[in-house]
Amino acid sequence: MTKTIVVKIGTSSLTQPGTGQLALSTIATLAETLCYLRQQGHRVILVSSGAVGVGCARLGLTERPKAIALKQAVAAVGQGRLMRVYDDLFTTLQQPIAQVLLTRSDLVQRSRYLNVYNTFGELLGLGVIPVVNENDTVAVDELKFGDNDTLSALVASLVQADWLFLLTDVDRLYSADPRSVPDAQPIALVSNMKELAELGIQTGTQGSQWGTGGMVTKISAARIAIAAGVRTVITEGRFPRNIEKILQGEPLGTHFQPQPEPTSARKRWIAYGLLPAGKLYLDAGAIAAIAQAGKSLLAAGIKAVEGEFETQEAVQLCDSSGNEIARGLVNYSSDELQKIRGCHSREIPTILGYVGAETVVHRDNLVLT
Ligand SMILES: Nc1ncnc2c1ncn2[C@@H]1O[C@H](COP(=O)(O)OP(=O)(O)O)[C@@H](O)[C@H]1O
Ligand SMILES: N[C@@H](CCC(=O)OP(=O)(O)O)C(=O)O
Repeated sequence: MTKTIVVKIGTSSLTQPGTGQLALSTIATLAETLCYLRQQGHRVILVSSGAVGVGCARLGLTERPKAIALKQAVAAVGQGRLMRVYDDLFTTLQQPIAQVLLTRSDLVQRSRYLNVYNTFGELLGLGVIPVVNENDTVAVDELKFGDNDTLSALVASLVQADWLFLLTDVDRLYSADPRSVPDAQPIALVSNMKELAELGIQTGTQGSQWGTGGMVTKISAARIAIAAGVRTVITEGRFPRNIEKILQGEPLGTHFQPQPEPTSARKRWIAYGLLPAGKLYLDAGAIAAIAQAGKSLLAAGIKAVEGEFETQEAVQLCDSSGNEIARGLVNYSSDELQKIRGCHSREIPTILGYVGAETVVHRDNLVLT
């Protein structure tokens, strides 16, 4: 049966540790593997990091730049090199590819989100393998995905993929970073995110020398993907053929089981596509109402408002310590909410001088995170 498969490969797998030069044999095997999947009739998307790493190697820089403008310049050098290598390899195998560079704003704005969706649909329909990366050269800080793990999960969610493979330089997730904790325990299956929280995995915050987010970003990517019904696997990039083996049922890598009832596309866009513009701090009653009873958020349950936002922008709904419980689209601006927070809905017309919506966030526009 035709499956949609998104494969994300990180800088740590695409480049040689130390020199930062391209790991050509890995990339060639990856190209062969993806072509094999295409021949099996599957729809395949590759999310490839490496623009910054390859740009550094090309320019003789010995470490990943931190200054944003330099990083953007280096990515512009590396992205072209990277695509050249991919195109040579895939062309040798008679497989057309396409470059798709995205920024977060492409997914924030609904019309652009649908445009991206349509483009992927056409490319996959044409039998092309899209090669996706963040458009590092134009993305400004607040509109960056920041890491390609998140980008790959959003792409997998957008195209309603069956599988997301996160290829990295470790063979799977461990109870702690195996580089610093040699007896860390391997984890084969994560049935749900609650179970993962109970395992108390230590992830550190650092990636490898050239990578960005380490395991933290892979786990949050898995959370986004499984909510969209995408089975997610963390496995080793040095052996791309493992993808075929995993699809045949071999127990390799760490598997994250998809949620049985995926969240709708619109709610996924609210939860993960949009950038929240503020925070609403809720009391215990409001938290129970939205989290357990599936109700809308009313002004009465809001204790504090943070940030400046307009009507219909996305906000985080938090407990009193600031832990996010849900996200949603607000029916009132931050200025209005400062006036009506803690008030009963029937008082709103008197306070604001006009009749507004009964709810602050309607349950149709509210997603538990
Ligand atoms: N609990 C953990 N299990 C496995 N690896 C971990 C863990 N915590 C941190 N890591 C580190 O994450 C690194 C992979 O992240 P990163 O370098 O960002 O990869 P990539 O470039 O593939 O995105 C591994 O090299 C490993 O040292
Ligand atoms: N867009 C950046 C990749 C950022 C990133 O997430 O890198 P990695 O942790 O290696 O997957 C680049 O192409 O260098």
